[in-house]
Amino acid sequence: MFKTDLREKYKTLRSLLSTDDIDSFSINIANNVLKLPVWDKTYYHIFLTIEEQKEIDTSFLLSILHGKDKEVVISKSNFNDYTLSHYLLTENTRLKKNRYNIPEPVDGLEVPVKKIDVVFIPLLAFDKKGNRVGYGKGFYDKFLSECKEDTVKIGLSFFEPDDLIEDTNENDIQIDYCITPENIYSFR
Ligand SMILES: Nc1nc2c(c(=O)[nH]1)N(C=O)[C@@H](CNc1ccc(C(=O)N[C@@H](CCC(=O)O)C(=O)O)cc1)CN2
Ligand SMILES: Nc1ncnc2c1ncn2[C@@H]1O[C@H](COP(=O)(O)OP(=O)(O)OP(=O)(O)O)[C@@H](O)[C@H]1O
Repeated sequence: MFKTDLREKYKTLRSLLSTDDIDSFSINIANNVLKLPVWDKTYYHIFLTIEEQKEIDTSFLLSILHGKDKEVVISKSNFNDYTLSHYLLTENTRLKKNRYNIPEPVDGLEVPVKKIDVVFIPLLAFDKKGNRVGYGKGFYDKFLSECKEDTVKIGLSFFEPDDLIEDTNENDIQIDYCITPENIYSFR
């Protein structure tokens, strides 16, 4: 399928999820992340949930990262050029929702992109080869292209993979793993 159709398909599937589905799927995803061989790193980038879009609730994963004493990094989105800037999430970080309902840090310590070891990526869809589809603004394509060569890219998805994203291009960066409530996919 093409990216445009995949976005429609998975936005619709997501809209049908109940709050209970979102909770239990998000907990299963967090528990599956624990089984990945990625726990020897320092800086973990995570996305903060857009509840209004019925995204994965990353608070469970966040608790795991805090429990393991990891440095947690979150982003501010610039919708003029579709770039992200990255900040350390600490107990003092004040968060405010932007106009897309993404919770963002108000201020804080900026983290250079090259420090980030692991990135958890919000997906609308992925395929059996490790290609991904997001909202189509290129935020993550740009962000991932700036990361270190060995940064581990982990997609999180409520749904299982589609067969093939047909219209991938040279900017698309594949994910190394994808976690769903039921499965762990490795594309490395
Ligand atoms: N939690 C979270 N944070 C994230 C992302 C994400 O997908 N999830 N992003 C991942 O890239 C970036 C933000 N990208 C976004 C792009 C579009 C919309 C959005 O609300 N789009 C509307 C309207 C689209 C339009 O009018 O064109 C929509 O899809 O309904 C939100 C976030 C960075 N931070
Ligand atoms: N490294 C990059 N530098 C500049 N522009 C880029 C880069 N990567 C992708 N883009 C631009 O971003 C736009 C969106 O790309 P694409 O359709 O692949 O969306 P996507 O992968 O779903 O988006 P996202 O990265 O936001 O999840 C395209 O117009 C593309 O030209």
